[in-house]
Amino acid sequence: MYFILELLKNDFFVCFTIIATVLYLLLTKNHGYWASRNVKFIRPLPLFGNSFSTAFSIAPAYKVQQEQYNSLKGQRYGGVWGFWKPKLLILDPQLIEHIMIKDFSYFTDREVNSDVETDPLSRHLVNQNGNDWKILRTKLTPVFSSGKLKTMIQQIMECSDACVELIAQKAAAGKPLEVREEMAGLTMDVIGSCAFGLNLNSMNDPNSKFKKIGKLVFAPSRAGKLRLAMRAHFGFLLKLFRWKRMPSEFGAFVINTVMGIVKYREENNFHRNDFIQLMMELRKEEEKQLKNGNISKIVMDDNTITSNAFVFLLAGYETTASTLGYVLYELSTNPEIQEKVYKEVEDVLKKHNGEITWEALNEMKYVEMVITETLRKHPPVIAVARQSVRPYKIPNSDLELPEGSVIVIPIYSIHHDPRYYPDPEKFEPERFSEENKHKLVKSTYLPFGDGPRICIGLRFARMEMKIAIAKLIMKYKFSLNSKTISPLQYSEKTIFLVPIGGIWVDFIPRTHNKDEK
Ligand code: HEM
Repeated sequence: MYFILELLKNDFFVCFTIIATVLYLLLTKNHGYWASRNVKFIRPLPLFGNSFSTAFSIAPAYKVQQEQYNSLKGQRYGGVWGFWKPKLLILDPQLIEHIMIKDFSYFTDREVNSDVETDPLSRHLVNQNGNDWKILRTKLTPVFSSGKLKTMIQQIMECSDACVELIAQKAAAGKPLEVREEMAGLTMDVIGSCAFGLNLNSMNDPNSKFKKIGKLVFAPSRAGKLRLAMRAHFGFLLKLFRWKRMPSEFGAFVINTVMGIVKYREENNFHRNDFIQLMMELRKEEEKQLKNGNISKIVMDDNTITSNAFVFLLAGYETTASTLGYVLYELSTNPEIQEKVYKEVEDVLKKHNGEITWEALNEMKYVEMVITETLRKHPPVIAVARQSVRPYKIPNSDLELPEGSVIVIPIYSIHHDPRYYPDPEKFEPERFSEENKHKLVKSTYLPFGDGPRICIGLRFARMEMKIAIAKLIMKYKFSLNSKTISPLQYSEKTIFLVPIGGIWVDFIPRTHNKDEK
């Protein structure tokens, strides 16, 4: 003690050096992690690992991913650090297939950064892990079955009709429209209707509270992104400071809205074709089983119903809006593809008396290919992660991962790897045609993830997008307005692919489609 006091008195510089050295050693403690396992790695920074430029919005996340992917080329996997936590980036599609599908039992979990105790809206499918996730996923899977989705077509059509009408009013002024914003209005109304049974009319309401909630998560903001990174890597602070995913005011709004809907329906025996109704029916079934002694507790309690309605909103709103925005961008810049889409929709609708039905949607094969290629080129979620629940030996290697290891699948980079998609920047729906499908390499198409934890809403999203495209293309020709920065450049302020300056499209009314509905 005496020695330390003397040192402090006499030699500030020595003290500073000792403290700095101890700090440095602490902050770089993990930096030998991958080298000691013979894994090629991307050199990390003290404390920030390889997260500095994304956390502080210096470079777009997809670009950072591309740099890491390219410098690890030739490897099946490589080491990176999310702040101080070592993570394994997987480049080899066969290994991706192992992790996401074949050896899924080792990788059932996601790295979760919410605390179910302090955050009442966090008990949902995206956050749940282990057996809790399995039980919830099994219960919610039938909610997205073809039978249930079919019953929602009418609601989606009504929202799409309102969108077409609104675009007609706006386009009449001869001005271009920012399509991501327009499509965000549409997808929010669709999710409002199909998840909550509400007529949100957010396309007409710039102050829609639901839209504000969606934007809290997805809109570009440096602070928001830093908060996200902090949440992901300093989870213990969540508990300590009782941090919630969103301001309490919004949380209370979502809880009150959902609980109000549930109470009204229970009291008035009111039914509607939407996700809340389906979850209420699951609860009723559980209550029966509880009475009969077949189960010991209710899974679909108020908290679980609210959290999942909320996650359908978060997961289904921006992803779908963003994809529709990119579809309109690609169709505007590729007029021959646009014409082919128009012809297909026109032909299919003629066969079905102008009605958009489940069967008609299934016949729109080229529209499907266009959506598939859009999601390949512009995946809204650029990476997914898994966490091992027990030790795992990477097949055909000596690498043994301990329990709790985090695996990252770089979706964007795989989708843009010319070995799997030649000329990757070219928009080419034919890659996914019946004749060409067999050339695709397994586990290289991942916009919805893969395996048992694949996006539960993917068929809902595809149906919604097909309806919107069919409705819009029967009314308008799309042309890219010069206000759009093309080729697109992406914002560094968000982890999602958000084009700087937006996507501006001129909507030119078609004049020869009087028979269409
Ligand atoms: C174009 C639209 C969409 C895209 C690109 C997309 C993408 C994704 C991705 C990449 C995942 C992670 C999968 C994994 O880890 O393997 C995911 C999970 C999820 N998505 Fe989507 N999604 C979309 C639309 C939707 C919609 C419309 C809903 C609900 C209505 C939804 C609900 C969910 C849920 C609940 C999960 C978590 C599944 C689980 O962990 O079991 N998504 N999505």
